[in-house]
Amino acid sequence: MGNYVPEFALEESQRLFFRIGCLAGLQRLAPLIVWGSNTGEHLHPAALTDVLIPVNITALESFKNRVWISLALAAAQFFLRFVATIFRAFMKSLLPSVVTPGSIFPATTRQYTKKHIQTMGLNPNSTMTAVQKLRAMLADPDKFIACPGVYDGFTARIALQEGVDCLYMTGAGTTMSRLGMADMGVATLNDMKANAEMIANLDPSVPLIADADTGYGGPIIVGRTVAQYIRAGVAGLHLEDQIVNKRCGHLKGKQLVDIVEYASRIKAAAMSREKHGDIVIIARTDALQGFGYDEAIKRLRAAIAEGADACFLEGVTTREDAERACKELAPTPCLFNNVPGGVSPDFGVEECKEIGYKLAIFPCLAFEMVYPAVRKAVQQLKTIGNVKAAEEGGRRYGPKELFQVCGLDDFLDFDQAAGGTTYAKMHEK
Ligand SMILES: C[C@](O)(C(=O)O)[C@H](CC(=O)O)C(=O)O
Repeated sequence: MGNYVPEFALEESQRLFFRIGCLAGLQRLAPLIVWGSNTGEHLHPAALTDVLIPVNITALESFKNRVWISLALAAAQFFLRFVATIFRAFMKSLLPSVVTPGSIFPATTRQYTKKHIQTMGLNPNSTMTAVQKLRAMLADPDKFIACPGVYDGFTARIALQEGVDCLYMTGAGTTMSRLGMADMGVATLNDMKANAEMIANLDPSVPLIADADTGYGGPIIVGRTVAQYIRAGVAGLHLEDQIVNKRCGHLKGKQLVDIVEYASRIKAAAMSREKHGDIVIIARTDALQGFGYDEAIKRLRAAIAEGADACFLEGVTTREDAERACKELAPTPCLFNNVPGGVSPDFGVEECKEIGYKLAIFPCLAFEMVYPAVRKAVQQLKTIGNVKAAEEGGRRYGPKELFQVCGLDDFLDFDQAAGGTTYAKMHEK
């Protein structure tokens, strides 16, 4: 006689139901009965067939009722678990999986809520890539895309944490921060691509438009630039018609390649896009300064004909020219470049919308703010021997708070979930 049932796991009353159940030929149901009382997970149906236990016949009277009650309880539990699973799946579906696979810590600073996605004018159930999102925003008649200029991981993280729709990687800021040099065509493809790749992959669900200057050479190099930007996860790039010894578009004396060479740059970019995957090509012309409005528009039209998706009339000096260009180039979307202290008026988002622009970049946003703050801090150190708060009210920022901008909490969670113990103490409040 083999009794393989772990009776020690059962209470007296459960043991009774279980024995009766077996004798009544309900072996298959017995686990359910006991499971209904939350202890049956220890049992296996196979074990039940071997049970031979004396029966207390008087208990048989209430047996049927108890069985049905237990079954009803079990069914209710099943049902509740089922509902909970559906609910969990539904809640999860509100957070679209727009993150590119392969990133270890994607979307570390925030997760999209359905509302956020809707304010971006996108389908909340979508699994769009960054470039698809940028295209969707460009195609949405109600959408204006305002892109804060960032130049490194920290400034990008700050903007991401604020929940922006799109980032802009400034070439001027990249050249100054990575090389410590002025925006004079010093940064190479490798410098620009490395910075863009790092920024684009901090949160691959947020599109990044990156400066690609002149494309860094002839058609072959331009094609390579576009391929590398695509592989880096960049959603959009702008290419201009300055000669390779270029300068910031708001400085004097710019020299340009001719329209045929410019058109071939854009063509090379479009051919590379065809081959390597999608990217939004923004055609920039610097012709306004030296050649006038008509030549600039002619160049932008040539670029559209070669496959450009959007136009960027650099160094626009009047609202009239801006309005005219947006109208004449429609339906191709136009970009405004907000450079305070440069040659263009300081159009904000509302004015850009009135003019007819579809998107605006604010390349100087971060470096213009960092500059006086850091200079002041260094001066304080030199004069008073210490650094005072940058903010009114004396607010200081400790390392932990700053690291949290850069994914500290996600790192700790990840480490803990993977069984790491090195950082356990950092979880303590
Ligand atoms: C947009 C730009 O290409 C940049 O590098 O961000 C610059 C901006 C700047 O130098 O401030 C440009 O307009 O040429």
